[in-house]
Amino acid sequence: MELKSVAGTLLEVMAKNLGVAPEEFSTIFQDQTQAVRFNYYPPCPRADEVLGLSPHTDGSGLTLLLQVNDVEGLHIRKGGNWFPVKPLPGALIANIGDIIEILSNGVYKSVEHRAIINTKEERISIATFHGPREYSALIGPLAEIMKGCKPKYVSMSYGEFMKAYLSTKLEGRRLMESLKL
Ligand SMILES: O=C(O)CCC(=O)C(=O)O
Ligand SMILES: [Fe+2]
Repeated sequence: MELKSVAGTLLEVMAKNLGVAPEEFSTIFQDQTQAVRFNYYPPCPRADEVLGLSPHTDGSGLTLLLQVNDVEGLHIRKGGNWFPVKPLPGALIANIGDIIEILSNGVYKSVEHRAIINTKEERISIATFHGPREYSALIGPLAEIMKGCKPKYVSMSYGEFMKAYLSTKLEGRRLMESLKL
């Protein structure tokens, strides 16, 4: 419940930043769906030969992630390089998801990330994924953001997007690239 309200506030701020009426986002995200994933990564002596979670972007609007114990493992990709995200006790990481990238016509980018394994220590993370309330919600670049520019992504219902997301292997930005016009 509290995470929902944190996500709601962040979405409001993003709407403001994008110069769209807060209602544009709130009609899509009010009473958002919220999914939770608990990730457990056991230690592995040959950690360099395995991956915890393959490179991917989240199919959410916004993801809030807690690195539960202080073991490093989350990497984000920027300009072709991977950067570790150090755990800060009690801090939430806010990751932009694919839905916001599409709605913002690419102004906000969904971040590609992966999780690696530690040789000696287990690692635990909890992710909450905040998405539109209705599967029928139309997900496409918002007219107010494009201001006469061309849409960069196809529009589809949230349900259609999730079907495509769940049937695509976790493979970096592959799905998002396929949705570009
Ligand atoms: O374990 C992590 O830090 C990343 C988890 C993640 O990306 C996910 O659950 O989608
Ligand atoms: Fe993720």
